[in-house]
Amino acid sequence: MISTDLSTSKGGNLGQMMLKPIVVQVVFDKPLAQGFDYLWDAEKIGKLPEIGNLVEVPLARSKSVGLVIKVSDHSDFDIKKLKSVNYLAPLPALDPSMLRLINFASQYYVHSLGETILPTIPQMWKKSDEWGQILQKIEVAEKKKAKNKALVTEGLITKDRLNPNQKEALDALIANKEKAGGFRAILLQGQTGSGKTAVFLNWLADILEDESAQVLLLVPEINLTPQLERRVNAYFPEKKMVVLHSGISEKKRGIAWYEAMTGKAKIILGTRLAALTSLPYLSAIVVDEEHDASYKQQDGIRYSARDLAIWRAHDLGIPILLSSATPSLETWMAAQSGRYENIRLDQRAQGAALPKVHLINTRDPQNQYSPGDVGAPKQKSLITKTLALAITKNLEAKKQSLILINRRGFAPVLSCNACNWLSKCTQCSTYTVMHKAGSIGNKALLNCHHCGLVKSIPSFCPDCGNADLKTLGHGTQKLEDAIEEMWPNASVLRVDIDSSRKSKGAEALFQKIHEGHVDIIVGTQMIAKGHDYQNIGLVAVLDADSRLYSADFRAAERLFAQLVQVAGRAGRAGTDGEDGGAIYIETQYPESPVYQYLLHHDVDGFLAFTANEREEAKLPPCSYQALIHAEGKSLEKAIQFLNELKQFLRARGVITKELKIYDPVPKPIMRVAGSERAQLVIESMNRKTLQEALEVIDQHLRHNSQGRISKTSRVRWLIERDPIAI
Ligand SMILES: Nc1ncnc2c1ncn2[C@@H]1O[C@H](COP(=O)(O)OP(=O)(O)OP(=O)(O)O)[C@@H](O)[C@H]1O
Ligand SMILES: [Zn+2]
Repeated sequence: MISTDLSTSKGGNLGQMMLKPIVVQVVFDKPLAQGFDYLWDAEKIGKLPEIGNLVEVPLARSKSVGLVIKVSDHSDFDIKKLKSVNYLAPLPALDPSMLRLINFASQYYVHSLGETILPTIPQMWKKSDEWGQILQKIEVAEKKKAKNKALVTEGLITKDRLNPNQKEALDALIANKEKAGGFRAILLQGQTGSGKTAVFLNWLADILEDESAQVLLLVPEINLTPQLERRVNAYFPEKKMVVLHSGISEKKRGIAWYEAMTGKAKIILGTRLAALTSLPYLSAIVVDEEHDASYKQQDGIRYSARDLAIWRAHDLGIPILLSSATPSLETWMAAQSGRYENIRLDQRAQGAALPKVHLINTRDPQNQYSPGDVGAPKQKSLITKTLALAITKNLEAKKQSLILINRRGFAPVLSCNACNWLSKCTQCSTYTVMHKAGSIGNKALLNCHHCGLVKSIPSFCPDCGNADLKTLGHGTQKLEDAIEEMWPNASVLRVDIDSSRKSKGAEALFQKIHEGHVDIIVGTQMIAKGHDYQNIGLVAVLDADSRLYSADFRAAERLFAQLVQVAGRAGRAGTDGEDGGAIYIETQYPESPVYQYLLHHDVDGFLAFTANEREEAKLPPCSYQALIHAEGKSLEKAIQFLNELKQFLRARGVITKELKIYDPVPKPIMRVAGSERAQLVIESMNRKTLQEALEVIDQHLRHNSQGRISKTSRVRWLIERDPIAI
């Protein structure tokens, strides 16, 4: 807990305070249950300490930057032996509401306070040797930036240009303000391209009329920030906006964070990491594409930025708007039950129809090429005849086609025709993926997407010496080749991490698409989300089935959302009644519920169906889960570690009717980079029961570990709350 024993942590009487020692407790980015105490020499530092100050202190034989979480006049340790704080960062203390947030996050996600907050502070502020000149440097950079600000009007749709649906939504948002006051959670649910962005930007305009107000606008991916950034700039040319995500330079991020936490920046646009920024005048939050899995941090403290944002809004008594065409089941159920307001936009902004859905049954010979067909590809291709004809028609109509395949590289595995050798990764329980020359290195290579291992392609089978090696399966590069061969006159662009690394980032690739220089786009999920394309007539999904059946109970929910989202990239600019483009899905299982609900654009139907399933199976969001991850030299050790934990919990009486603990199992990808991994699922219908169990587990494991590595078995462990993949 963050606390202070002084009547006030701020502005106390310096003279009076000097009579007693001043002790501060400081936390670091380490899995320590507690912080360390230091003496505060107010005369030397020139200020009294405040909770939320960033300081440099001696730690072990070195020095470290940490956060003050307690100010007091005594210590449980011998005061004479305490070391002193070296320096205070030239920053205001973090806002008290921010401290409440990290306090909550630290308890909820069972991580130390230091581990929760310090990773969110930009490196620039953790290098104390730069503190001396940091503010001058920022001033210079700010002046330079202010000069370069160009006026843009992209995507600006003012209040009076909103269509009647949007107006109604905006009116509801603004009118309910008086009614609800304080905290409100609102789901803005609307078809893809229905103009949700325009609605929430106009809503923020209302909030930003208060000069000091700050608003936080969260987006799931870096790739989505440039387009939204331009739109926000168009709406609020006078307001200072900062962008916070991991893709900007450390210096830029350091300055942006400073402007946000000092209240100078009024609009904070960022990815999940921005959700943990101190914002003293925070007045409203928007979570765009709230269903997106990217809001969940996947290493260290595995928090959900969306969930923390909701907690924060509640704590501050401010509104939070969750926007999506495909809400997560959690959010949708909360809106259905009336816990959240539900505001809907059920028509596309300019009146275009929704894209027509075509399910191509790949088992039906009519959809496939027969030998001798005109235009049949030379190599076996993923593109069916039915899809090829549709693409040709779309090209003729001068529209762009978007083809999604969720696998980068040329082919997911290389194999030997004679002995069935497969290109396994030596460090992981996966295969190395074949990449074409020019994608990772100059030569064609084998690359493991889990550990990064890179190997040259053998000329002969390493097992039997046979020279006849062939690729199995398809990745974006193979598909790109096939398309170039089938439509030699079309300009084809591949969009995946590899191609964006080679160009000037993904933004340059998206720019090419927007400028209309591309006819066919082949890409991974990177192309599926939130982009506002203007001329896509056709979307095709080639490997949807691979995600249809999975051990993970959320697989169908994720696939459905992705299909609706990618379909929604088509036909966006169409006006009244105009055709809204089409989506073609190649599948062997056209009858499966995911596809059937999609066929009718029935998002609510699909969610109701899924909610039913989860209720029957008592799975989240109808129950709560946590995972204990374990990884070690061998799978046996990891499993044994988890089994011992389970036995301990049983002996302690933690396992009750209220709390279910499954048996430890290997992870879906069991071995990564030489470590073998297992997991234990813990489940309860009751959040509090789960919380208490996790605290017992954390205490027990910590007691027997150094950091998060077990002293006896050397197994590394981690607790994850609300996992999104099992
Ligand atoms: N009132 C309007 N008049 C004309 N065009 C509009 C209007 N509102 C939105 N648009 C345009 O319609 C397109 C879709 O709008 P927007 O991006 O706001 O939709 P969205 O619902 O946020 O989309 P998605 O969820 O699919 O990302 C944009 O190009 C936008 O400029
Ligand atoms: Zn590997």
